[in-house]
Amino acid sequence: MISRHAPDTGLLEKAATLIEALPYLQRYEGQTFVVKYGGHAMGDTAAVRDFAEDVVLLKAVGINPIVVHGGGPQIGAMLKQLGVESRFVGGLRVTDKETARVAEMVLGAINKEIAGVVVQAGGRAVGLSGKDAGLVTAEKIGGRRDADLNVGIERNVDLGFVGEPVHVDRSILDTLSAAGVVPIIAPIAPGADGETYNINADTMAGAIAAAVGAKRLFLLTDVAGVLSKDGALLTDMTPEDVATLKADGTVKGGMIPKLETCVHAVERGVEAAVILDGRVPHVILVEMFTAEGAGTLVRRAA
Ligand SMILES: Nc1ncnc2c1ncn2[C@@H]1O[C@H](COP(=O)(O)OP(=O)(O)O)[C@@H](O)[C@H]1O
Ligand SMILES: CC(=O)N[C@@H](CCC(=O)OP(=O)(O)O)C(=O)O
Repeated sequence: MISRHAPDTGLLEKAATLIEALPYLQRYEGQTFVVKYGGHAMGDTAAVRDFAEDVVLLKAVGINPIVVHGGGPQIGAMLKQLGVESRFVGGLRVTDKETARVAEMVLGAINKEIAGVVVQAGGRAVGLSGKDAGLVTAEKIGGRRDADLNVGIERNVDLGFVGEPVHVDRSILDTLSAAGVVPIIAPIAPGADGETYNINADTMAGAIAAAVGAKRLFLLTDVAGVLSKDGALLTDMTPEDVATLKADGTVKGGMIPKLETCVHAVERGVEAAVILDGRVPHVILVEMFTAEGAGTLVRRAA
């Protein structure tokens, strides 16, 4: 005879968590989510595995995740090892030929590592850069104003081989997603001039998200989200709020291209872009499947 006992409260809580996720699972089924995994968010092996598990879970519940990764700190470390000097202007790495070569090499290694960990977590993944299957064509971006703090003057800096995506051919992404494969994309792309361009990974993710009509763009970094001047987390922002925070100097450095990407993405049809703390285990699931969410969400004013 089989006897049934009332399940303990721990099990009931697990069931409640799943039920809380149900409306989100229904709402997002069949949608595409672009997840940008920043170099600062890639912690130890366990953190990368947690991230990969989230990606595999998204795919398992009928969502199509596309991963775009960074690797800024890792590129910086390799350049240092090679004795190549590097600097950032407005959150973008000034990139000469040698730097572009090193960036492509380091990002290529990270690309394969992420694809491998997703496969280990039970998913199927293929690593690409903008060069594969004509995925992304880039164009050199214009110079940037650089404030020389020592002498208090601004000058226009040529960033070298730093590009921005001008064309995305989504067909390879559609083919992979339909075949149950998660695309993992490195932010490198060729120009029509045949040169190799280094692209800020946030910018790359935003362009991909807009091209595929993603429902959500997640940008995983190493802060809780956008912080106000007194360190409080700003949970909801509109493009107008972003303009204000840029103008008054609240957002600086790498947060500038990140927020510009969010604004571009929501203006080009992405429903919402969210800046998340990639150091928090399973932060993607917390954001997507709980009523509270996490991080800073950017969307157009209602
Ligand atoms: N207002 C702000 N709120 C949060 N972070 C900010 C802000 N202004 C500047 N930052 C900086 O932006 C960084 C995130 O950008 P970045 O270093 O490029 O991250 P990633 O490598 O993940 O793309 C944070 O670590 C923080 O130092
Ligand atoms: C032009 C430019 O700045 N390219 C970036 C590409 C990698 C990147 O963006 O990585 P994170 O997301 O980890 O910062 C770089 O060279 O660092």
